[in-house]
Amino acid sequence: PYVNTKEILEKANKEYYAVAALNINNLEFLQAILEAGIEKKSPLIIETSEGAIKYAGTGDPLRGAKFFVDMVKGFADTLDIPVSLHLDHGKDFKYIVSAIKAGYSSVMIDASDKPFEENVKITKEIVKIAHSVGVSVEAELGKLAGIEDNVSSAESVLVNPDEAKKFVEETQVDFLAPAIGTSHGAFKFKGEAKLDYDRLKQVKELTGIPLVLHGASSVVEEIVEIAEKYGADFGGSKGVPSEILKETVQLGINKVNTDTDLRMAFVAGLREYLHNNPKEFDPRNYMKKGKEYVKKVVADRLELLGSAGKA
Ligand SMILES: O=C(COP(=O)(O)O)N(O)CCCOP(=O)(O)O
Ligand SMILES: [Zn+2]
Repeated sequence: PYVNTKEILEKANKEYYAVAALNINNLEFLQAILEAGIEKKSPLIIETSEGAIKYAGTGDPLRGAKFFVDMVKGFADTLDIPVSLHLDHGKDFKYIVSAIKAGYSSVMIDASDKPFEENVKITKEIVKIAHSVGVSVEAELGKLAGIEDNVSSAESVLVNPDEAKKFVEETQVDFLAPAIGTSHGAFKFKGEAKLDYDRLKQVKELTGIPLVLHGASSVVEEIVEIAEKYGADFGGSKGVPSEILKETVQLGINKVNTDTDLRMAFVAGLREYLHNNPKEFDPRNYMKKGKEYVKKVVADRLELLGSAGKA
């Protein structure tokens, strides 16, 4: 069924596992993700950035938001696993309100690039609107480094746990994304992968609410190998290793944002299929391999995060 993200995350918080929040921009990634969730009997959070809504709605926020609600709700209402739809990195008021109006389960207000007091003020505004119609809210404290279209910041500023406690009390957000050293995209670490576990532990103790890890893709080795075999150049790519991801779940992360791993899996399958089937031009065929690899990456992640069997 189509449910509220808060319901999914409160259960995860109580039982100390995490739920994958999987970014989509089209039908094919949704199909692959849902197949993995059904196979693993796992709750799923489907999420779209403002860029995805712009892409699907060809520039009209409400048209794009409605497109995703109709598609995701249409599938979810026929399934036994709980599925929610979340607006990822909401920054533009028009997009946030369009998502709420269209029927999204939850929205992120990302004012993490603003000074603390301003982040509080903006977040309180969105919480008031969203909560008035039963929509839950995510916010971010601290800054992610790294770049991914329209989601980037120059330096990575880690979360201040005391600020996090104050922020949650003043804003009443439902879940919080503390910056602990990750970044968006496929090039997260120059040297050794390292996250600030102490800060994460303190934020959990001080707030007690479901926590979100952004920039949580692992950059899966087998996928990189396949993609590069068929012409991709992913040199220098490095994500969050599985054992580090597992540690963050033990320390209180309950929502794990994953986009890059899905993108790399899809393009690896697409390259492989097109290389091996030069005569093919039916999109229902040539996207099969890409969907297969997305499904595999998602299924493995659901096991890793401990949400498999929790539907
Ligand atoms: O945290 C993540 C993804 O992290 P990842 O890159 O490690 O998968 N996200 O919020 C996804 C951000 C996607 O934004 P856009 O559609 O504008 O490119
Ligand atoms: Zn993010």
